[in-house]
Amino acid sequence: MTLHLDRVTLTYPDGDGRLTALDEVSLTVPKGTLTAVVGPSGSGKSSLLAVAATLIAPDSGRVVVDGTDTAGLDRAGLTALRRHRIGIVFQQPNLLPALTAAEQLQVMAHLDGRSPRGALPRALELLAAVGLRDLAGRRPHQLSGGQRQRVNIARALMNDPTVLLVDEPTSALDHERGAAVLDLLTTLTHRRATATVLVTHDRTHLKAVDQVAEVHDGRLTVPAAV
Ligand SMILES: Nc1ncnc2c1ncn2[C@@H]1O[C@H](COP(=O)(O)OP(=O)(O)OP(=O)(O)O)[C@@H](O)[C@H]1O
Repeated sequence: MTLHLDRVTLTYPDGDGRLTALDEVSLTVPKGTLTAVVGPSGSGKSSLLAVAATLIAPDSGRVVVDGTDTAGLDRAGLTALRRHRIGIVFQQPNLLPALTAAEQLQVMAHLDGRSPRGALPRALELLAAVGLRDLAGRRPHQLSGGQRQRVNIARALMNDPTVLLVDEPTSALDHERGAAVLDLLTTLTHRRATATVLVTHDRTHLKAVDQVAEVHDGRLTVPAAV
């Protein structure tokens, strides 16, 4: 099992009390499979992603990434885990305006203390994998919304993560482009053997995913195969 949440509970301060955002949530995402997490606004989807990304520690329960129980890691250990094992695709691409598509990816190597020049072949290979090899020299303003989202996905794969966490990747795209991005995520998940979690409001593209988990009021219903 590559990503495992075991009875994870997360609360936030709420006036004098606490609001339970995740209530004993358990979820297993095996390598090479894609799980969609669906649910209404405010149900806890982003909280689930943040806990899986180790950006927020749960009040109780375990988050296990690639066999490592994250509770046992200090701050440096968590940073290393996030950098090497976890790829995160945020809803907004957050690309740096001055950099080309290839450079957006090379920055990831630079942040990891490696040479950006040495990382160029991998950056180009990943841009090819998302169908953008010919646009590697373009800056964000020269790309469409769907193309920027593809750069975002390629960037998340730069350090070869075992867990890929994706937040609402299709929300800014029309139906056709949304379907194409979901197809791409499915292909990359299978080819690169990532354990992928995709948070989405949009149930129209769910046919291709391996499991669908539903969240309501912080509770996750047992995933059903589709
Ligand atoms: N930092 C915070 N402090 C307090 N309450 C929060 C915080 N973040 C989220 N919440 C609350 O926790 C609950 C779950 O929020 P979460 O963002 O995980 O839902 P969501 O399913 O991702 O919603 P959406 O689909 O609208 O993005 C909501 O009731 C929300 O108001």
